[in-house]
Amino acid sequence: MTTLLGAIADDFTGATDLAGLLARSGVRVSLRMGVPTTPPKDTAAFEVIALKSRTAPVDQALAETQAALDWLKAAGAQRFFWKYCSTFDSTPEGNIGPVAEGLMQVLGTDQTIYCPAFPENGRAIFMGHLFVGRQLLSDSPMKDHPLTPMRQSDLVKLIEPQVTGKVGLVDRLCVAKGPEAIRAELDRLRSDGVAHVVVDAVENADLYRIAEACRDMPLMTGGSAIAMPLPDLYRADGDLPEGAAAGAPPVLADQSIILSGSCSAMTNAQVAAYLETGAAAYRLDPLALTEQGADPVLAWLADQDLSKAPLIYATADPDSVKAAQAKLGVAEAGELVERTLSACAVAARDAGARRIVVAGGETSGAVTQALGVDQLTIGAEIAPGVPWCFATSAGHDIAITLKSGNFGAVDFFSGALAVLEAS
Ligand SMILES: Nc1ncnc2c1ncn2[C@@H]1O[C@H](COP(=O)(O)OP(=O)(O)OP(=O)(O)O)[C@@H](O)[C@H]1O
Ligand SMILES: O=C(O)[C@@H](O)C(=O)CO
Repeated sequence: MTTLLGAIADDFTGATDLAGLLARSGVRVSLRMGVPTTPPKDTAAFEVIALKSRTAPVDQALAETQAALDWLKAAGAQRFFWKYCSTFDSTPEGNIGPVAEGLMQVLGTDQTIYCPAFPENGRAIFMGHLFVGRQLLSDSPMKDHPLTPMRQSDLVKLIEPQVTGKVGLVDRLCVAKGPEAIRAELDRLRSDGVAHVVVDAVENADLYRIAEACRDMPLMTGGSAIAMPLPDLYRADGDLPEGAAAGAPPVLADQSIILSGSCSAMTNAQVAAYLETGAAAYRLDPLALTEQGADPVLAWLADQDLSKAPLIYATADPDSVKAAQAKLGVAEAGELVERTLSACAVAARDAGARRIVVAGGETSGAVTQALGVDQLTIGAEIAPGVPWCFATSAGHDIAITLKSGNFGAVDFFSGALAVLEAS
């Protein structure tokens, strides 16, 4: 099927977030992990390519995005979406602005919008300032992010050093007036030479107004939520082809495994809640892993009843993480945990696990790679921005969900498995 919308995401969990929100409308959404090495075949109307470019050097991010764009164009896409984090994770060099500007240049367009708002997850933009819940971005825990500390909340000021073109704002007062007013303001800004436009949004109704005004732009950029209304808008325009609907999910055995490598506050709470259910669980200690390797956890896993969804986790509080990092180095501690969780994923699959829950963006990248998963079809949403996905791994149909560190409710792990039961 010819692709209507070609989307590129700067990390894996962000890509499933976007794919899940597009799939809410009932359309089939296909997600590729990395730029496919073969030409487009059996494509969906909505194609998402997941990159790992959020903190890559700018040149590398640009080259990977260009390759993704070429593939999506070959799939027939004429409208494109650049997905980044709802907390605008970036450095003064990029990569949000340079990639957006690079895409605009190749697509020959002189204006795009920036809207990372995701009201259902507490991300709102007002007068150009990004809020996380009731806090400004720069007062939120994102101020201490190890790779992309966010110390500025004004999106115009964040974008300016990242791009060469002029940056402007369509504020909430205008957005509240509706799509016509938004279009008129974008046109006025365009006549002033403004190429990069931050658009305020504090609730879902704002997102619908903005998407309606901007749905025909060659390039839109944002978090996942601003793309959510697009399938229904295309449907109303008569652009959605026959057969664009999602198929029935595969029926899978209930053997499950939960793997958590995220150390965010929310994942810590989710692990604690799952432990309280009395489920079997194994805690990975990075220091013990350097001495004993993965054999002890693999031996433990081999004894588990996978129909009871055991949990293997490295999730730890900030002090324990810092202690491990001080002894092993940040990168080495992370890689050790990722390698071990990946080995557990493969062993669990080989032992019959067909439902795999993964927490953490980097962890998700490592686990999907180890499972040889390169294409996913999107299924039911567990929590805003976290869908179940279906794929094949070593010839087996599997369901896998990739949870962003900060997403999901406290009972996410039990809830995820319950959603699959119900679908
Ligand atoms: N106990 C630990 N000590 C040190 N490093 C750890 C520990 N547990 C996990 N890690 C590493 O911390 C990193 C966590 O990153 P990951 O992206 O998976 O989670 P996250 O940052 O919470 O998720 P997201 O990117 O979706 O917000 C991984 O590299 C993981 O291997
Ligand atoms: O937009 C978000 O917050 C998430 O999809 C994400 O990008 C997590 O890394």
